[in-house]
Amino acid sequence: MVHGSPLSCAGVWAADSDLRVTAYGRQVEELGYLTPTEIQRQALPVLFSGRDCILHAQTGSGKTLAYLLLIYSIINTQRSAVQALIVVPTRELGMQVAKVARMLAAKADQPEPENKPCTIMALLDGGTLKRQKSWLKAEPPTIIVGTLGSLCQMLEKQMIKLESMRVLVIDEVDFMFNSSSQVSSLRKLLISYSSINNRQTIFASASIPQHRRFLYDCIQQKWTKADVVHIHANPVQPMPARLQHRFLVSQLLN
Ligand SMILES: Nc1ncnc2c1ncn2[C@@H]1O[C@H](COP(=O)(O)OP(=O)(O)OP(=O)(O)O)[C@@H](O)[C@H]1O
Repeated sequence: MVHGSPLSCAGVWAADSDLRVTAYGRQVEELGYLTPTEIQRQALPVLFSGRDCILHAQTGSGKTLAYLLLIYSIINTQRSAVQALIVVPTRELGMQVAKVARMLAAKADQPEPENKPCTIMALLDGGTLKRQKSWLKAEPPTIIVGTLGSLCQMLEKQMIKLESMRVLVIDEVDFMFNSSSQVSSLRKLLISYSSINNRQTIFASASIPQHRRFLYDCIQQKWTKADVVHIHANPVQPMPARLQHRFLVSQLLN
């Protein structure tokens, strides 16, 4: 745990000696997260051990909270640098992620008066980015949630520096690799920052059709470290054999 991190170790789910998530922190409970979901139970010990991860679990299973808890356990708000970058495919998803990130930051331990708060910038396509540009000129935010178009624009203008980035998250990675407008920028981003030491990389997706191939590419292309872990929680269960479907046809009589 780095000094100045807004969520203290006691404030997030801790892992016991079996590396199973067992205890729940006050702030996480206050947000209504009383027990970890399956993906969180499996992923948090791996994420907290510092390994790169592919979080593969259905929509709404809690992947966002899993990677945000990692981010809050690592960042040091005393450092004036972008320390976590979350790349999302759409403005809507970006707004949702930024909202949860801000909620967690607001619930964090009250900082000492001299400590700086965690700042979260949403850098999303579809706006003028005027406010973000002035903010970036003044100082870097701690966390950026961005879509590729806006991010690349700011990176090309050198308004963002990612050398101090500790966590890189690519959310809905399957969607981005299948989008002809996003795939080349994503590859470029992944290659550009593969050399940053000390960086943890997380891919999240509800579906990764060829996950073995994807894992191979991650290692070959150095998008992740070689010991990257693929965590697949809640795979779709086959329909129970005894389940029967029936249709009820009702007639409306006037
Ligand atoms: N441990 C938990 N306990 C209760 N609710 C949770 C927990 N973790 C996440 N949630 C809630 O479940 C909902 C879905 O979570 P989240 O957005 O993290 O899922 P996701 O897997 O990232 O979904 P998507 O694939 O759509 O991005 C959110 O409303 C979130 O607040």
